Amino acid sequence: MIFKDSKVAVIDGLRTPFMKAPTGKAQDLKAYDLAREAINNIKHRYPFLEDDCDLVTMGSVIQNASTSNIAREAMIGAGINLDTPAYSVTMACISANVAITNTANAIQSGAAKVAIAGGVESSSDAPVRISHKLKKTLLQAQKAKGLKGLWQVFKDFKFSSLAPEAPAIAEFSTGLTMGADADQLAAKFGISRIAQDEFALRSHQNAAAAWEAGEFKDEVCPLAIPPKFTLVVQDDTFYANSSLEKLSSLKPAFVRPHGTITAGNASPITDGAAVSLLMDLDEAKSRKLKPQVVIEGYAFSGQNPQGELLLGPAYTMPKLLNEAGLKISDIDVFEIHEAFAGQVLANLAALQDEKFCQESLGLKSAFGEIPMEKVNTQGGSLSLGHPFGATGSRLLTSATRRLIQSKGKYALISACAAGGLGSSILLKRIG
Ligand SMILES: CC(=O)SCCNC(=O)CCNC(=O)[C@H](O)C(C)(C)COP(=O)(O)OP(=O)(O)OC[C@H]1O[C@@H](n2cnc3c(N)ncnc32)[C@H](O)[C@@H]1OP(=O)(O)O
Repeated sequence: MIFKDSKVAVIDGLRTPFMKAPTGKAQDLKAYDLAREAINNIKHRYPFLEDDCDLVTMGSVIQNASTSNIAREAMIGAGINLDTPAYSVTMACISANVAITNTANAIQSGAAKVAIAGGVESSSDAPVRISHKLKKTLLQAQKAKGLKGLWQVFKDFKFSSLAPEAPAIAEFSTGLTMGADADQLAAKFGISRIAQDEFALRSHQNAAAAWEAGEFKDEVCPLAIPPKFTLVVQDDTFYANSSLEKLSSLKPAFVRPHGTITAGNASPITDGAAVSLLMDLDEAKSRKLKPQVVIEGYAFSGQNPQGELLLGPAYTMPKLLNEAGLKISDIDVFEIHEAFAGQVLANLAALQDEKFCQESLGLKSAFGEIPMEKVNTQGGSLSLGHPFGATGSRLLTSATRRLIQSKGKYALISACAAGGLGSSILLKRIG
């Protein structure tokens, strides 16, 4: 979908620090706290949002049952006027992407002029479920009559059913973890362990350098964590002193003993929230906000989770660029979600693979090589972390900043997601 004369201005974006989960700094916070803080910060930066916000949308993957519409609860908590509608979306790791594109549609169609779109994830607050057997037994016990009835319910109950079901990052339809799937994908496209470790090292070095250079000073807002209101000011997900030696010493995390994906070349489990402020272009100008970037269009895809689970970028980048009439060389900035180093490299390899491009994308020849010097130059999900529902908003903020800095014309954001889903969003600099 390419907007004709896009009116969707990307005004700003910010996020909480991204923090390792589930036993990290944010372990006592809920997704609600993180989302509220992100919205609160953007409201402080643009005080008119308190009364003049037409829509709030948030993506999230792991939901806390008491805040299933987290966008609404978080905006109420942040003091946005109660007459602002708010809804939450889930589309696995591209949940914020769909919050952003839905909001872009609302602005382009005139349904909204000023909107907050973003996402949040707290893996620390992941629901731990009781076993199905225990749940069934408890429900039957409620209906049991007398001691005899209770005995009938509990007589075959096994103590092993008391064990909770640990949450797993696994694909429902295949049963494979994301890591195991990415391992297979990397093998399929011949991505070596050393190539993955080198890419991971690059991500950590880029993130450390970007933090050092102050790139995130406007983007990452300090977070005060109760009870002592300990201030977290930086992501704790990146290794400034990583090395190939250390990375190559790490054992396979998912496929043992011969897998290539390790803790070092996988994105860490992360808590965090991010929001983007989107606005109608004329509205932004009338508020003297000097918009510099618009959302030009977007594409989503769905592939077979069996074998093509994490190939979303390979499907959506050509789809979107072809629709926009653009080539790889027209893009100045690429922000590609780094679920795993092997997954990013497999997607880039797929785009250079003539057979894949012909058979799977219906192209005449290979789509082409994406120049690495334009990809994730200020870090990516491997190093900055990946709070599933929030990453899309971080990608938008990074891509917007890098596009303005580079004085280029176009930026392309792309991400894969569980379910065999993919997303790409095209940005254009107008300022
Ligand atoms: C579409 C999508 O996005 S799909 C992706 C969805 N996300 C996922 O599936 C999450 C994938 N990641 C994970 O599951 C986890 O991060 C894992 C299992 C890979 C690793 O978890 P953990 O074992 O807890 O990792 P942990 O952070 O403790 O690191 C293990 C070791 O590696 C080291 N390490 C990790 N990364 C690096 C690095 N970049 N440089 C140097 N050392 C590193 C750590 O210091 C630690 O070393 P130690 O044992 O000597 O202390």
